Amino acid sequence: MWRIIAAKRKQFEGIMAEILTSAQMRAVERAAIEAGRVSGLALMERAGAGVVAAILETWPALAAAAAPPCAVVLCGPGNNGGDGFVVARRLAARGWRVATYLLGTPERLPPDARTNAEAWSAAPTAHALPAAALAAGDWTECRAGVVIDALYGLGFRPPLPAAAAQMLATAGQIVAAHPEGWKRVAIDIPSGLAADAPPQVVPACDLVVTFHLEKPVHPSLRAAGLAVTTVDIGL
Ligand SMILES: NC(=O)C1=CN([C@@H]2O[C@H](COP(=O)(O)OP(=O)(O)OC[C@H]3O[C@@H](n4cnc5c(N)ncnc54)[C@H](O)[C@@H]3O)[C@@H](O)[C@H]2O)[C@H](O)CC1
Ligand SMILES: [K+]
Repeated sequence: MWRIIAAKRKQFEGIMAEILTSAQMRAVERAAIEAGRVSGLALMERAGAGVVAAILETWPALAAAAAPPCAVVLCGPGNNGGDGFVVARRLAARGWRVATYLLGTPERLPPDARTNAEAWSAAPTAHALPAAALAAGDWTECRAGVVIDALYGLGFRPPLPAAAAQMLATAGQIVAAHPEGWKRVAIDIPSGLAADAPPQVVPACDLVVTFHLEKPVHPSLRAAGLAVTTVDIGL
């Protein structure tokens, strides 16, 4: 009897912790878009909104801070970067001091990401900067904030470009200046890790926000002590 119960529990846990590979995730997104149920742009907006909600739920004090918190958003050349621009726009609309640093050029972004890069740049308080400007940025005045890793997500293939590694290292120095006030957030997957395999190295990160269902990398990140949360984007 106990063996049956144990088997059923394992089956239940397997269903509840369903994992999608990156290819399966893309197929789900593609099917929803091709069926006309949703657009890629709407999925990106929901993803960015979900990241902002996860940040505010995880660190309510950030939203209640006397001085506006800061956000340093590292945007990559694809749709992970596009999510970053959505997050930037939404945090700036809440009064945060936000700057984005794009690895690449707006012209070479995929359509949904470019739309959001342009929407962000048009925001009245936008600081839309190139990656090279990150090292010169002075964030010491800002005692609380988040560094958002929107460099690479599902589309990443190792090795991590040196320029991206440098951006992550510089962002780590911003956090180190005020370790009690600054947090590191990775959109979908910490950049430098492949979605479909256990990580070789677990990067410093305070919150990983993924979408729809976890990918193979996420259980290993949680087992290594990282906080991983999954946002429903209506797929
Ligand atoms: N509708 C959607 O697709 C949604 C996607 N979401 C987010 O999109 C990313 C996946 O975006 P994608 O453009 O496919 O890839 P990445 O942004 O992860 O990568 C960018 C780009 O970088 C290139 N690249 C990959 N590895 C390397 C490398 N080692 N060196 C240099 N360049 C590299 C490659 O060409 C990639 O295209 C997903 O994670 C979500 O964050 C939305 O969340 C939902 C809607
Ligand atoms: K990322």
